[in-house]
Amino acid sequence: MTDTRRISIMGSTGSIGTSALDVVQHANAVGDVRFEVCALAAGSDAELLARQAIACSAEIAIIADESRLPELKERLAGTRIEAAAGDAAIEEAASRPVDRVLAAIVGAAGLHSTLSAVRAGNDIAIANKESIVCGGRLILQEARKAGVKVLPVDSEHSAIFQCLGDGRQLDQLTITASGGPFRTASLSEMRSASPQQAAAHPNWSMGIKNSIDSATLMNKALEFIEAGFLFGTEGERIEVLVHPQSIVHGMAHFTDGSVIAQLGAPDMRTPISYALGWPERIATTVDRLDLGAIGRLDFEPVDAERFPAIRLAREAYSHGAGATTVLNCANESAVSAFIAGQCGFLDISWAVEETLNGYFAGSMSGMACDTLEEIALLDDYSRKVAADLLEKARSRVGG
Ligand SMILES: NC(=O)C1=CN([C@@H]2O[C@H](COP(=O)(O)OP(=O)(O)OC[C@H]3O[C@@H](n4cnc5c(N)ncnc54)[C@H](OP(=O)(O)O)[C@@H]3O)[C@@H](O)[C@H]2O)C=CC1
Ligand SMILES: CC(=O)[C@@H](O)[C@H](O)COP(=O)(O)O
Ligand SMILES: [Mn+2]
Repeated sequence: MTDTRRISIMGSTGSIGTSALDVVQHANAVGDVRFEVCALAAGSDAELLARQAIACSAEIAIIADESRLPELKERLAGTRIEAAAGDAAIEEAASRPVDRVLAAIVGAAGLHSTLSAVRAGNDIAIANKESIVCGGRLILQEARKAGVKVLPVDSEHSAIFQCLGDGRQLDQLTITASGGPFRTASLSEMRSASPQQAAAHPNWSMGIKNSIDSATLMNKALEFIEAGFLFGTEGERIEVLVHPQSIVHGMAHFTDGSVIAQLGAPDMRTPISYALGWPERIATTVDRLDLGAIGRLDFEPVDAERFPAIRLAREAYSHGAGATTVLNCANESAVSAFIAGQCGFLDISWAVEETLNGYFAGSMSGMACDTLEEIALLDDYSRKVAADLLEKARSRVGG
């Protein structure tokens, strides 16, 4: 008998969203698991959103940018697909009953819809790591209350989830980092790197924000915190290891000395299919791993001087949920400035560190961050502080 799953995809027009729709289309074609799509949501790309909604016969398509609603409506005219716009409409759509909501909006902007889905009792396949880094405590608390599962999509966390078994006798977790495009670059090369160079990931095809985070290793910093929240692990028991081939995605170390690793081609369709299909596995068209052809798998420690992000993540995570929110939102602000040509590549981690130091020394330090109000307060504060720091640095050098 075919297992039918009803899903919604928040962030359907992005890298994760389009890979997810590919997984869905293939699964429906081969009949492993049948997916029915309830809601698709996007930021501003009304054209792609409408095409996707028509292709998968979604029930509703929602665009965050309200000015694009007329275009969305026009493109969906003559279909039975509902069109809506705005953040509140996305939250409402995320709460419609489904078996799984794929949270694939980029940035802390995804937090509200994820929370809305959880509160409505929908299981979550979570790609949107920033919402966990900012609102991990709140999301997991609400998930426990509502009895919903939070299934990891991020490749490293999916790997660990696949390796954990019942989680007993766990000693340590490892998340791997490709090292990004500047793994072997000098500090002076990194100082003058352009957004285009920073976004050129050696192994993965991803949205620009995640790609630039990979280049600073801030992606791994966010993932370190994400692993801490998702698996309830202390920072001391999470290792970050550079692995340039991106074949081993994560490992679980057990007290008897066994280490279980998950391997796969660097293609997000595998972890997406695992989270959407769990506890079943769904067939995908991902390239089969040929270790003979790959030949070798290398591992090396993180260079803390060129990549301070991991140290910052350890400090923030040990300080508490407020600090992880500050780290994330300062980073979002600095990455936007870097993409806009308003700061240099190394300024991203510098601005995050300075914003964190200001927070540690200030009156908001130690905030629990288990309400949306507190998260919003720190989100706003950190973005402003990081943007001001970068603005001042720019005017000092006359840029
Ligand atoms: N790409 C990857 O391989 C991986 C990504 N992730 C995480 O998954 C998330 C998505 O990443 P990725 O797919 O690369 O990102 P993309 O930038 O490719 O896509 C982002 C998606 O979010 C939508 N969006 C942006 N802002 C808003 C908003 N305010 N409200 C509603 N929708 C919005 C975009 O819509 P529009 O197209 O209209 O702008 C798009 O659908 C991120 O949190 C990332 O860290 C995790 C692991 C791997
Ligand atoms: C695909 C995925 O999960 C990304 O988050 C990946 O981890 C990025 O590669 P880096 O290891 O370079 O950060
Ligand atoms: Mn990842």
